[in-house]
Amino acid sequence: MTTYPPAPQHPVSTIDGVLQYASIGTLELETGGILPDVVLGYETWGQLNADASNAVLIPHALTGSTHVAQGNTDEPGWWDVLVGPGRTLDTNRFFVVSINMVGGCYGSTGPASADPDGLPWGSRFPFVTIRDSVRAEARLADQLGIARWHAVLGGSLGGARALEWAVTEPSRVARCAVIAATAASTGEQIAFAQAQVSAIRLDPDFNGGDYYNGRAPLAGLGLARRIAHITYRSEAELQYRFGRTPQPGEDPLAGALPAQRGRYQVESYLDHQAQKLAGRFDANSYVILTEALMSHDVTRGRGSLTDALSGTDSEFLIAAVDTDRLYFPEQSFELAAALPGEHQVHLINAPIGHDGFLTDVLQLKDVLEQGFFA
Ligand SMILES: CC(=O)SCCNC(=O)CCNC(=O)[C@H](O)C(C)(C)COP(=O)(O)OP(=O)(O)OC[C@H]1O[C@@H](n2cnc3c(N)ncnc32)[C@H](O)[C@@H]1OP(=O)(O)O
Ligand SMILES: N[C@@H](CCO)C(=O)O
Repeated sequence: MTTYPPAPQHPVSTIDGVLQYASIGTLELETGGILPDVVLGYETWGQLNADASNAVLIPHALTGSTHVAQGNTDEPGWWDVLVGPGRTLDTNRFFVVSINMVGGCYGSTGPASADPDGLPWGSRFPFVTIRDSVRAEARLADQLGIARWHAVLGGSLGGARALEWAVTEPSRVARCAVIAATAASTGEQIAFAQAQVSAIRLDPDFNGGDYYNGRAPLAGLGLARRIAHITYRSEAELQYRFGRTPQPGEDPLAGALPAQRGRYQVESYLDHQAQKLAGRFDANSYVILTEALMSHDVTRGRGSLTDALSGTDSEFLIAAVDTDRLYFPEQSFELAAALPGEHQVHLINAPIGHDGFLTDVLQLKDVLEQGFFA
């Protein structure tokens, strides 16, 4: 497990697609706590223009990193199809920024980071909300010289972060794209999230969150990913792709004892997804970011949804994946209807389900190129 101790006061600099760090000081949290010496990990692509009017923020989803695009590195990015020289977000024109959410494990201060005494935060890392993360990111925007984003766009947790940016900092967001995300996490979304968090907390290796000197709770994290991944994929995809087919070389009906039993392909696939995430993510960060998403509600303390959105000064783009069974398209229609002015919902036609916002985002190319990035 890689840990990220707070970096010393790093000057802000810009190298395409390379992780950088910025110290933003003490963060006062929405629920009353404080997080001292906060460092944010971030990546940038392109150059900020003279009047700082070309900056675009792309918040990542739950387990995403800041590596949106390959840039000057060997590692492919997760939205390479959209971001780069000559692409929809043309990095010859736009200055693109992605910031690791506070509490995450891709560069920002999180539970694996050292506290002021040099010990991992672990169980003492405070609860953060999406509003806390927006206020932290606004400080980094200040350091980068960005008073107002040309656009903020993201999917899933990234969409919730984008929307919260537009509502919390209305004068700083000119355009906002909310993809496969809701105005508030629903009862069912909270329920799925709670099952994932419980899987981690119930792993004996979790030790209340203080496991950095011992074994990490990889079984719990893997189980959390299995639960989540099922919600990220449609029933039709799992059936078409795997159905009841046994994993090659295994027989699900091999014998009477559980140990003799082989796996179906879909079981092997989920095992693989679990192992892959457990190899790249910190369980405490998974809990912190998941609970931040559970807290997501742009109306908290702001009246009705219409009231909450009435102060936004952004042009909006709302999109949903037509087969999404976690963030249902109807919820995107509700968000669009509550925004000031008329808004249609752009449907991404992807049989895959929720993850279509990552795999099929090019379906937004035309609407983005004719609007936000004309
Ligand atoms: C360091 C970083 O990775 S940064 C973070 C990058 N990730 C993110 O930003 C998070 C968002 N990204 C994602 O969630 C995903 O990468 C997505 C949605 C874009 C694509 O999902 P994937 O899991 O790659 O796609 P898919 O469902 O096709 O699964 C493919 C994997 O399943 C494996 N697989 C397929 N069938 C089986 C099976 N029967 N048994 C075991 N494994 C299987 C494939 O071998 C492949 O493995 P690999 O990813 O190790 O090459
Ligand atoms: N596959 C995405 C889905 C969450 O929106 C992720 O892991 O972040």
